Amino acid sequence: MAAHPRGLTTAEAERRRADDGPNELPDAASPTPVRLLVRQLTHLLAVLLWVAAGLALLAQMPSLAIAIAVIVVLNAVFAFWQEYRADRSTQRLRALLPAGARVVRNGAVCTVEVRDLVVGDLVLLGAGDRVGADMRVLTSENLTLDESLTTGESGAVAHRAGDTLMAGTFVLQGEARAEVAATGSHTTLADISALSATAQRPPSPLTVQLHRVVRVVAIIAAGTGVLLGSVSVALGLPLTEAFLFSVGVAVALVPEGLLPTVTLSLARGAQVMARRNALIRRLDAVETLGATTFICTDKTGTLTQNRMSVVEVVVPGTRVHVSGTGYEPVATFSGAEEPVAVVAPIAEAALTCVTGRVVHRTTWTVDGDPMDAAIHCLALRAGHSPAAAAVEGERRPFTADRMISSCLVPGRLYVLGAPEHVLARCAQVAAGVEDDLRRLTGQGRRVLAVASRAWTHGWSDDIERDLELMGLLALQDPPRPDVAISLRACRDAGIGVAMLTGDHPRTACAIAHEVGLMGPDGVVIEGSDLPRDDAAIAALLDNRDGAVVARVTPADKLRIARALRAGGHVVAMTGDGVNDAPALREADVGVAMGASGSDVARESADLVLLDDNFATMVAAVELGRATFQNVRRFLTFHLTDNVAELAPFVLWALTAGQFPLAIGVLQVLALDIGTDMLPALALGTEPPRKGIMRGHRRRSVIDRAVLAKAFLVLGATEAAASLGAFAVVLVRGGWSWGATPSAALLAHASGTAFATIAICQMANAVACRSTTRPVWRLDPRGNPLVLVAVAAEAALLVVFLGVPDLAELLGGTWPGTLGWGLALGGGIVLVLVDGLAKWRRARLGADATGDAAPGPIPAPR
Ligand SMILES: Nc1ncnc2c1ncn2[C@@H]1O[C@H](COP(=O)(O)OP(=O)(O)OP(=O)(O)O)[C@@H](O)[C@H]1O
Repeated sequence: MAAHPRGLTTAEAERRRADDGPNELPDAASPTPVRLLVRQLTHLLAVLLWVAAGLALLAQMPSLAIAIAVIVVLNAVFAFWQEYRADRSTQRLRALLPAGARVVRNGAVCTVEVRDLVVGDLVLLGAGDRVGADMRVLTSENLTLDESLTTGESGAVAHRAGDTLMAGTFVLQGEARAEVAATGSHTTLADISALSATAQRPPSPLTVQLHRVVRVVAIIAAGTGVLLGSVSVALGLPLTEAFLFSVGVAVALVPEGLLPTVTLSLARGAQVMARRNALIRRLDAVETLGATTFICTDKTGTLTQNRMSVVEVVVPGTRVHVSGTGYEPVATFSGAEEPVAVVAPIAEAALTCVTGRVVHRTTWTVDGDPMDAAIHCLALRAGHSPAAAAVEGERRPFTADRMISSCLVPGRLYVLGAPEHVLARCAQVAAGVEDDLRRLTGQGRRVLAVASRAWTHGWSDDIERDLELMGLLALQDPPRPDVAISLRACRDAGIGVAMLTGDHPRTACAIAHEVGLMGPDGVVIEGSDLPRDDAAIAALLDNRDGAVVARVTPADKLRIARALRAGGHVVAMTGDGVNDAPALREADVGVAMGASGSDVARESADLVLLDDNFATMVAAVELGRATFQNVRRFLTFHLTDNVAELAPFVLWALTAGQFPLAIGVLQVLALDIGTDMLPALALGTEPPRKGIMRGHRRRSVIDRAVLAKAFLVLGATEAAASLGAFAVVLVRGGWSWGATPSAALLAHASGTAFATIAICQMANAVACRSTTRPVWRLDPRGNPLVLVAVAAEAALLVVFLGVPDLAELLGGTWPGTLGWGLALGGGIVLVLVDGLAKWRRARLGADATGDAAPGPIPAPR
């Protein structure tokens, strides 16, 4: 059944959609919530704890066994909840990705969501489009597809009328009309993805890094556990208890909650970004974005508004200025005696070569490319009838390698394109054209040349020569107003920016100056003149005064991304075209345009800018930095605790039991669950700082600064404070070195040590809010969640120590006045030590993370 040229009616399409369901792939086998929860209950560490609980049961200690089991379950539920939420929010973000298909319905072209395609729909395909369902080609022009996603074969595959296109492939070149043959689970893609559902994505660099950290800590913890277990056996502890002891120590020391907390924090970052029109497609790109040190951006639409209009027409010897707002049909032509007579033929000629059209005049709504619409608008202003049917002619669409588009109408060939490429195909060029070209490009105009020749035969490869130049069209595209501020922010942040554009070098240079991308000593180079050597490319572009690469090809972009990365940069690169996909994948963060980009680019990107705006990308970098800092904040917080928890065991082992064990395994677990989790989450919501874009950024989440602060400064202080408080209570109770304290005295002192660590962690939670400001200079309203978390911690502490049965089970009783005084003193000491460390670092100028006064980042307009 051949498709009707008017397409389906809306009613018919709706009926078919109701019958067949939406055009969606059956849900990929993402793990069910139950599966996720089971995974959290059965990972290695959890299994170790289960074994410990089992041993406790065998050793006739049922309350201990239950306590351990409760802790494992609590921990697992918590981790599951975080992972589940992160997963859900990523799914929601994915649903925001624009996915439209151009179809003919009721005789008119319209864009529908891909999920609304139905069998029998008449679809229009162009370069860069994703094929949204299996479809049969009705008519095609130069149609080639990238089928690598479905067949695994790279390279372009040509298709013609009668062929079937598979859902999931991309149009590389050419145009086609096709009829949908199968949708949703009936497509070939559905079979393939059912096969590949088990194949998992490789883990991201951040995940790898964090897993390494957790593994190293786990190995240290296990080692310590074994060592302490052996020591306790040597000291005469029964074997089961010793084993329990070592497993407990090992598990207590491992930061189990770390990975899910990081994931959730990244998901939060991604959500905030989505609200600012920046859509993240891979969670860890949030972190990478924050680490960006070089941005390669294109020009049209990103730095400029993509609202093009023809402002001057030059026909050899005559210049006509065009003024008028938007796509309004009324315009003033000036500069020639009969300007309309000058403009009309060249506008009509150019119009034959392009397909985009003005849809709505006052809102700048276009169907297709805004540049095409500008030409359409010019023709309308020069008298072209809005109702005129499309010219019957054979078109050769624009490609980046030829830089021209052409159209053969009966008796005549028209060519439109980049001036140097059109002029090179002209038989002769009138004097003065080059001067006009120089003048117009110098003003930042995009210039197109229009030429033609008489031709009565059909197409052959070499007919676009011996042309006669009709004239030049100069297009204006105003810069986006908020770009200048964002570029300044990049400069402050030490982020390099280069403009990579297909436009003329002088046009690009003028715009770069206008938006403030380039200073007086900036570099301008054409893609074909780039040095051969990668290191030389990186050195050339890494220019403080900005860089412009004009007449750039997708292959140049790929080389630039590679060269900058080899030069040590973390590169964000924008791309919108069909051939930009490799460069987007090569860059650390590929950025595609949501409004104007092609489907191919979007599917290869890590970040999609829904509003195509450069300022949005810079805002995303700021948010990335903020998220990164928050991850570091709660890492510092988490690791500090571990030192304080480990120290009593080490001291006990080193003194061969002469110094009693200050806290027990269950207390450690209670601290981990009770005190660590909530503040860590709250720290993940710390709002970004005003100065966050100032200064360079470190590249690793865990580095020496984090480790030194957590282990040597805060951790050591906390350990000393709790052990000190423990010793004071013991000594005041009559204990002397080497003696065994009474059970009541030990429980009392242990309760004090426990309270000291918990209170120190409360102070630590507040201290970790900033890397530069001491606690007393932080605005408590800056992050109320931290206060809530601290209050919750305090309440839990009172429960742990105040409920007699629980206190007895954990091994520490209510501290009393002296104990509480010592615990509070510990918290104050931690705040002072933290303040001193920050003051010292500020004096040494070691940290330039810009962690200054809190304040929101201005959202791009
Ligand atoms: N449809 C077309 N027909 C003819 N010539 C075109 C067409 N589109 C673009 N050109 C010419 O090719 C040049 C490069 O255009 P292209 O679209 O590749 O640039 P780009 O890389 O998208 O630019 P930008 O960085 O500004 O987004 C333009 O300056 C113009 O002279």
